[in-house]
Formats: sequence, C-alpha cells, structure tokens
Amino acid sequence: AVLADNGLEVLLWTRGEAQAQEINERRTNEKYVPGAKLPPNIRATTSIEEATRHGDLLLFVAPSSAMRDVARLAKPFMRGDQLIVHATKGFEADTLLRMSHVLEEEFAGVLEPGSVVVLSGPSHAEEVILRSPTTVVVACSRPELAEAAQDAFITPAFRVYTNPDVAGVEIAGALKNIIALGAGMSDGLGFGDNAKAALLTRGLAEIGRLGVAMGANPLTFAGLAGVGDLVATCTSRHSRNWRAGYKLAEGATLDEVLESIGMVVEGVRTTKASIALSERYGVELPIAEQLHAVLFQGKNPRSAVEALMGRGRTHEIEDIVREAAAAFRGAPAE
Ligand SMILES: NC(=O)C1=CN([C@@H]2O[C@H](COP(=O)(O)OP(=O)(O)OC[C@H]3O[C@@H](n4cnc5c(N)ncnc54)[C@H](O)[C@@H]3O)[C@@H](O)[C@H]2O)C=CC1
Ligand SMILES: O=C(CO)COP(=O)(O)O
Repeated sequence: AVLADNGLEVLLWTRGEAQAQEINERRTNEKYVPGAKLPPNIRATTSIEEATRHGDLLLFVAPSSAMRDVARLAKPFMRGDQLIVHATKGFEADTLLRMSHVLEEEFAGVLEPGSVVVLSGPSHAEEVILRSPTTVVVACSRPELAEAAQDAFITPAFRVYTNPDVAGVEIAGALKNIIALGAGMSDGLGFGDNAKAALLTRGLAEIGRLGVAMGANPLTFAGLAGVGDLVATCTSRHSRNWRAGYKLAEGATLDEVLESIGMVVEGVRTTKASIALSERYGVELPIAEQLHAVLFQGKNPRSAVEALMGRGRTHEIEDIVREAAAAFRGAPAE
C-alpha cells in the first residue's frame, strides 16, 4: 500500500487463489489487514513468474523460515536489473545467516554482492495501512541502492531514512522480537512499567552486545531499527511477539499460542538462533537464555524473572563496553 500510494503499480504474490481473488475483486485482505480498503493499483497473482518479472523493485517479506524457498522460486524469473529489498526480521535457523546473506547466496550470479536492501523499523502493518505516521530505515552497503529504495517507499505518512549498516539493521530487527516476547510475558505476569522499562533497556544492551560482536555499528541500535522498533514492539498490542509472551505467561503452551495467533511469531525461532549466536560469538545474553528456557524447556516464567533478578551484581555501562570489546577481538568481521 505504501508503494501504491507512491503511484507505483504493485503486483502482490500470494499462494492462495481465494486471497488473490479477494484482493483483486473486493480490494480487501480481511485475514491480514481487516477493514482496510486496498489502493486500486495493487493487483494480486498466484504466479511467482508473473510477480518476479513484473517490476523494477522486488520486495521479499516472507517469514524468515520461508525466505530461501521463496528466493529459489523467484530466481529463474529475475531480470538482473531489479532493486532487491527485504523487510523480514529473523535469521535462517540452521545457518544463522542474516536475511540479506540468504538472498545474496540464492541470487549469486544474478546480483552483485552487497546489493540487497533491508527495510526495518517500527512499522506495524495495522498502523501503516491507516497511513498513521511511520518511520523506517533502509540499509545497503551501496548508498545509491539505499537511496533508490528510500525514493520508492517514502510518502507523507511513511518517512524513510538510509543507513549503510546492513548488519546492525538486520540484527536489531531480528533480536527485538525476543525482548518483545519477554515484554508480553512481563505484562501477562502483571508486572508494571518498571519491569517493562528494565526489559527494554537491558534487552537493548543485550542486542547491542551481540550486534557489535557480529560487526554492527553500535549507533544503529540507538536508531529506528533498534530502540525505535524495540519500543513499538514491546509496548504494542498489535505485536504478535508481545501477544505470544502474554499468552505464555497466562499458562498457554507454545503450540497453543502459535495456533491461536495464526501469523508468524519470529521471536520464537530467533530466541533459538540467538543462543547459538551467543555461543559462536562468546557473548552473554541473559534475557534470551531465560526466554529460551521458558519457550523450549518448560521453565516457569516467574522462575525466569527470579533468575534474571538474582544474577550476580554487575556494572551498567562498563559491562557492555568490556564484553563488546572482548567479543569484537574474537569475532571475524562481517
Ligand atoms: N506484520 C507486521 O506488522 C510486520 C512484519 N514484519 C516482518 O515481516 C515478515 C513476515 O511477517 P508477517 O507478514 O507479519 O507474517 P504473516 O504470518 O502475517 O504472513 C506471512 C505470509 O507468508 C506466507 N508464507 C508462509 N510460509 C511461506 C512459504 N514457505 N512460502 C511462501 N509464503 C509463505 C503465509 O502464507 C503468509 O501469507 C516477518 O519477518 C515479520 O517480522 C516486519 C515489519 C512489520
Ligand atoms: O516488527 C514488527 C513491527 O515493527 C512486527 O512485530 P510483531 O511480529 O511482533 O507483530
């Protein structure tokens, strides 16, 4: 809808014939954006060939678990001169790759390395479709491609900034979902604003620590993909991750929660990936570790909070700087 508001002819790929028909005939997409009327210059197709050949810009926004499969389906039809943008927040589960790396691997031979643009930041679809003011960031190591994406997406209601730090923007967007699960849990347990603020702040320290170890610019975490999205996701009832955390705190099982939400809850897989990344880069992630225990080892959320509150005494800033610096030395630059 943002691209359509900019006057572009948008072709949307969906696997569902009924959904394509609904979009084309009724101009609605009730399951995902209930109540919204879609602009007339959006058309849906079930043909990935038609969708891939269609335009000058290809936006990939499948769940992280499906990104490689979708890229493989699209590759035979890519023209080679198209701008590739993705807006997916997560890592590939078995390789721990960032999404731009998955796309670059799949598009090798069609796309120059460093040409994928990531779009991220606080942007719940439920609000974007209402044209409620939204700000995001587009990152690419090639500034001219980030600017081309900025140009395509910027509207009076959707302000787009550029940033060269692809790693930082992708890592921030993925890891904030873990903290959002924790924020939902905190609210579900009946804790207050102090607890939520603690989770956001110490969560940001954790995100920054791992991000810096993986080669990101620490300043990116103070930006829209970092603090911005962390605030939006941890405080919004639109958030699927926040809702999942809330329901888990109420006693539902993970399977029940995922079934009832019916949309992708990226933080669940990302929690698993973050534990593997913390081992690979030698970075401590206490909040993610506790959430991992709640999600996958049946730990009671209250016991997880007790474990976090009972950790050994530590410094605030010194701790972050020391651990990030130590991790930096041991990690290959990305
Ligand atoms: N919903 C939102 O407000 C925002 C979502 N995102 C990110 O966008 C990504 C997608 O999230 P949502 O659209 O919210 O998820 P969703 O669950 O609402 O929709 C995912 C879509 O992908 C399709 N899909 C699933 N597996 C597939 C496969 N193997 N091949 C092809 N299609 C497949 C589903 O049928 C569904 O249409 C996630 O990484 C999320 O973090 C980012 C910013 C905002
Ligand atoms: O990333 C998002 C908003 O910026 C969407 O978050 P949820 O997946 O938690 O709904």
